[in-house]
Amino acid sequence: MSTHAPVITVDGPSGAGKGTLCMLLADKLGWKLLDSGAIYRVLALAALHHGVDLESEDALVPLAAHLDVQFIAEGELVKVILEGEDVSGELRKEETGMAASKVAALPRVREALLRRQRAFSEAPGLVADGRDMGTVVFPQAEVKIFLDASAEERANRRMKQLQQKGLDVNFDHLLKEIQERDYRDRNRAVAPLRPAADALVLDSTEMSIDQVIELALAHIETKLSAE
Ligand SMILES: Nc1ncnc2c1ncn2[C@@H]1O[C@H](COP(=O)(O)OP(=O)(O)O)[C@@H](O)[C@H]1O
Ligand SMILES: Nc1ccn([C@@H]2O[C@H](COP(=O)(O)OP(=O)(O)O)[C@@H](O)[C@H]2O)c(=O)n1
Repeated sequence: MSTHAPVITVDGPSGAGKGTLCMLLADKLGWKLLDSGAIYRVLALAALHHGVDLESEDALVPLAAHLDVQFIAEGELVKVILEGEDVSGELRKEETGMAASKVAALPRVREALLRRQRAFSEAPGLVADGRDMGTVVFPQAEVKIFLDASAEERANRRMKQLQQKGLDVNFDHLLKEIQERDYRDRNRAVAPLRPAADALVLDSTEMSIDQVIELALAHIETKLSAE
């Protein structure tokens, strides 16, 4: 018998602050965290490592179905092991995000990853970060948030984040990549990026991280106490 565990979904485009918010919520509530983007990123890396074409749905589906990956929590960080190899560094690169958005556009690839994502839902609850968490993967979620921000602000945030890691980045290049990824994510045939009808939409362009957290927590409290 399966027990029902509550789910909070946080969807939105790259750099909106989903990861930051989800990590904090999962920590505060003591709930599990699903970083669904990491699964698409791992699949893209597996394809690159095996020389599989990022547009070949027939070759990507079996790779997705048998993905040998482990997510190992180490304090604040998560170590990602793909086929025995630590890919944590490679995973976060912008080019991996770009490759992930290509494999993520393929309907049968998304289908092959659905069960793996739903399996993350367990007591006492799950915080799920992605693009289609509230619309497709967990449509019955108790709380749905869609976190947005202008493309310029998101590119700016990403630039600062990469600079803090000591990487040399170009704002215009980053903005172009973010716009390209947005376009692909919003216009694909299956599970396009869009807010669920019952999601709270937060535009964080002019908000600090603390303001976003405050609004999200107030919404969660209202929703969960009404259950
Ligand atoms: N409201 C905000 N204001 C300023 N910077 C933010 C805000 N939210 C997140 N950030 C910063 O922006 C960067 C990208 O955030 P992240 O949570 O990784 O976004 P996403 O998971 O949506 O791609 C991080 O360096 C994070 O600290
Ligand atoms: N639920 C999800 C999560 C990610 N993705 C895809 O995977 C890519 C990488 O996702 P991510 O969440 O790791 O990217 P960032 O927002 O961290 O830049 C996205 O651009 C999407 O194309 C998706 O299609 N569906």
